[in-house]
Amino acid sequence: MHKMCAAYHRPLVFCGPSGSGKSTLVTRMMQEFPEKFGFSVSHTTRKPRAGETDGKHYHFTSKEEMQKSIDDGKFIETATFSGNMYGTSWDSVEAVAKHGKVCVLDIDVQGVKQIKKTSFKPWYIFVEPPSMEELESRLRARNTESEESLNQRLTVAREELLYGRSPKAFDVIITNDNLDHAYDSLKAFLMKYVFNAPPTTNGNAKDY
Ligand SMILES: Nc1ncnc2c1ncn2[C@@H]1O[C@H](COP(=O)(O)OP(=O)(O)OP(=O)(O)O)[C@@H](O)[C@H]1O
Repeated sequence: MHKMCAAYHRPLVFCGPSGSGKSTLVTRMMQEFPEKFGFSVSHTTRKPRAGETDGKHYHFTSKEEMQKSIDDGKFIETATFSGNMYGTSWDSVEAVAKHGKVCVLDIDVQGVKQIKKTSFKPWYIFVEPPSMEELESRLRARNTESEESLNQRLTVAREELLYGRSPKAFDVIITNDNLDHAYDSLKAFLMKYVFNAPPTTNGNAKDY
């Protein structure tokens, strides 16, 4: 079993349909509190893109190496997209904690379900759009998706919303209607559970 060996704050897992506004809210949070939060660096078997640095944007690895690490229990969650493996390792989360920062993760519903089977105990934050119509119009306005990808995202979004709203799935649900209101709700949660909570010290990932 994986052991954490110092005092750590519980990480934050942000989840929610594509286009619900996770990146927007997290970017704002990071800008307001740059010293408090840090992203963990994921692993991937995809090839680096121009401008991407190993160890900064991702830990680039091979399928064989990644599979071995998964078998050795080194990952909290993994996923495969377009034939490439992605994952969050225990070490990458611990690296953020060692800098005294609260680790921030952006994970899809499948990943959240995996994490819940481990001893990792983050805060689960679900970001939902005010409606499916609004989600579609924001995704269209973002202009990053083809029609096919947009429709796929909307289909997945319907299922994710069902899970997100199911009892006890998340510690808090932030409805991203008006951005300022959504950010205020996020901050209220952070103030209550993150900023005013002492780190735990018994060294077990189960309890931190
Ligand atoms: N409250 C809001 N009102 C209007 N537009 C918003 C609001 N929040 C976010 N947006 C816009 O909606 C789009 C989707 O937001 P964002 O990219 O943050 O979503 P995401 O959940 O991170 O998506 P993905 O999972 O695909 O990365 C962006 O263009 C963003 O500027």
